[in-house]
Amino acid sequence: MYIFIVNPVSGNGKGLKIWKKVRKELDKRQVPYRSFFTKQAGHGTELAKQLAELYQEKITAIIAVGGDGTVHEIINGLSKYPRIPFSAISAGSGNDFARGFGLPRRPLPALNHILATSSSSLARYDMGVYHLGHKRKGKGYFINGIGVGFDGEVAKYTNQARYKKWLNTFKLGILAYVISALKLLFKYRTQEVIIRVDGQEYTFRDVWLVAICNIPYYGGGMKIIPQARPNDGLLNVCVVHQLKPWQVMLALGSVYLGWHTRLKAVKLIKGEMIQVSSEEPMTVHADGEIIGTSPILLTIEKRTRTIWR
Ligand SMILES: Nc1ncnc2c1ncn2[C@@H]1O[C@H](COP(=O)(O)OP(=O)(O)OP(=O)(O)O)[C@@H](O)[C@H]1O
Repeated sequence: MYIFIVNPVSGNGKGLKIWKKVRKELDKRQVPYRSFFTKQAGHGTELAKQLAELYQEKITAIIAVGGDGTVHEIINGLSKYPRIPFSAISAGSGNDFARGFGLPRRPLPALNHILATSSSSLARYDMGVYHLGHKRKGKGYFINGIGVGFDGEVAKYTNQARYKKWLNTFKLGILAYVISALKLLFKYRTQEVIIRVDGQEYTFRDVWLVAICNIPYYGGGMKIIPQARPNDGLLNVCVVHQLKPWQVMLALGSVYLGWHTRLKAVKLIKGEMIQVSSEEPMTVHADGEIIGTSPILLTIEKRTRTIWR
């Protein structure tokens, strides 16, 4: 049995519209499935956990119908059930999960792909683990990536912005992140950041952002770490520092092509255990969802999450 967890409000209501199309196709093909709607923020995690406990072996796959936030919540709910296959039908504004895992981004091709996939094409991928705060109490998982600093602020601002909804209506949701970035560019205060990667300490001055990624993309198609692979057992770190706001603005465009990595101001590091700290706490997002502020410790669970792709 396939289980669909639908976020009806993702992509400003795109979730519901896409689900109706998907449901029609499932009924037409007489595919056995059950579907559940998320009722508020955080509900995706609860639903996934309860459904996994209840149905366990009977589940062919749990499929998110939503954006990266919905994927993030479900992945967290399934953290104790890594063998239950997971996939997604994109209905958000960013949809980086589909990009990073090579899934079709249009709903019916994505559904066809899922229904045509046999269990032999199931594969195991790395899961990122985060611990927030000095006491490392706030634990959670991420599948795409973590953003600390400027892009944490951008995610926070975008998730609250009215123009995100408006742009989603015109299928221009990814523009929302660019608009927020431009709005915050001249207000953001950079600071010194200490990053420890597998015991080695690096100090960076005037840091804009630290991205720690499992896949190349974030922020709706920005190729922030082109060489990130979700099954290499490593976390990829990208530090952007010592740039003037106008230089960040120029660099922003090049991130979609991954060309920013050629800049001296961009430092890439790989490792299994990453710590990020600074004097002033920095806003942190995980898969685009705001999870709190730094300091943050990140580790990796190698090839544990089964993805149906
Ligand atoms: N019924 C609901 N009412 C309000 N919010 C909800 C509901 N169900 C889920 N949510 C919240 O909706 C938020 C947005 O979901 P999601 O990220 O999937 O869509 P998006 O923001 O449009 O896409 P993306 O993250 O790809 O930009 C999530 O933070 C989730 O917690």
